Amino acid sequence: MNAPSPDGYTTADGRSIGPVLMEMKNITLRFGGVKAITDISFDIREGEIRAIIGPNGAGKSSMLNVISGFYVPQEGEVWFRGARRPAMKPFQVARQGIARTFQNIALFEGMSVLDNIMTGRLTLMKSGLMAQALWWGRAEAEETAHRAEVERIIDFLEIQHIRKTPVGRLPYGLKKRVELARALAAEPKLLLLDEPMAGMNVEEKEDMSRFILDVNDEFGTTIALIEHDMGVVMDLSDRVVVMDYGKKIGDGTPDEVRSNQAVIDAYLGVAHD
Ligand SMILES: Nc1ncnc2c1ncn2[C@@H]1O[C@H](COP(=O)(O)OP(=O)(O)OP(=O)(O)O)[C@@H](O)[C@H]1O
Repeated sequence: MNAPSPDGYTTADGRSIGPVLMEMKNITLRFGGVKAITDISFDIREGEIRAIIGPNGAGKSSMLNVISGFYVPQEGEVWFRGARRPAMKPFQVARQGIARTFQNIALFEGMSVLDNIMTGRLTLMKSGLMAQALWWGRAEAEETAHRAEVERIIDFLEIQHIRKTPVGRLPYGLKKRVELARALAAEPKLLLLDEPMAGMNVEEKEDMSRFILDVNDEFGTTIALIEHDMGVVMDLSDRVVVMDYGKKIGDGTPDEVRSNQAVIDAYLGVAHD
């Protein structure tokens, strides 16, 4: 990898990474007396796969929630696509092109896979029910276009065989893949994955890793993820932020992070599942 410049850098495997897409500047987040995040800064570049790691309670989910607008930090600035982001509701952040998956799967269990993925396109839909009633032709054309995009994602993630199946009947690994599909349906510029491999067996983890890499490669989606499985993180990520007790203790390529003594002490020396 060459050194990051304002325009980007080239990864060891020859991928071109672009300029900064999102920048967190001196973020501090408190819950009453608990400081979940203390003065953390880092950036995410266009086209990157960026990981946030750290022991339990380090503040990783809190950071993801700041990025997605669920939490507004007491101090610091969030910059996205070259502009400072004012305090926003999560749906406004989603409209700006940031989609996410959750640590505990958040799908509609009684609805089919297809309909669950369609809900991912809600932020992109222009015609509401009223428009459908008044101007049926246009609303129908829009619906057809949304369906076509959803079918493309279904093919891409190899879930054609379960498209009509209610999500509640699916095994865990497939539910996680449907959640990824729903997030992708929003055509995000930045995709946030909260422990995408949690609870998966080795084969499911391999599948999910491949899909994450393919999404990054084929859709050009920038990805930020939290993950406990260190092998997975180091294989997947271009750069890694390491948190401990709400502070940033490391930031760099997997190799740089692996050899950082503070990281070894805080995290790598401790067994994690
Ligand atoms: N809604 C909340 N209210 C109060 N304290 C919170 C809240 N959310 C997180 N915290 C506290 O903030 C700190 C960071 O928690 P966070 O969940 O962000 O860590 P994490 O690194 O994601 O942990 P894990 O790996 O266990 O998911 C912890 O001390 C946690 O107890």
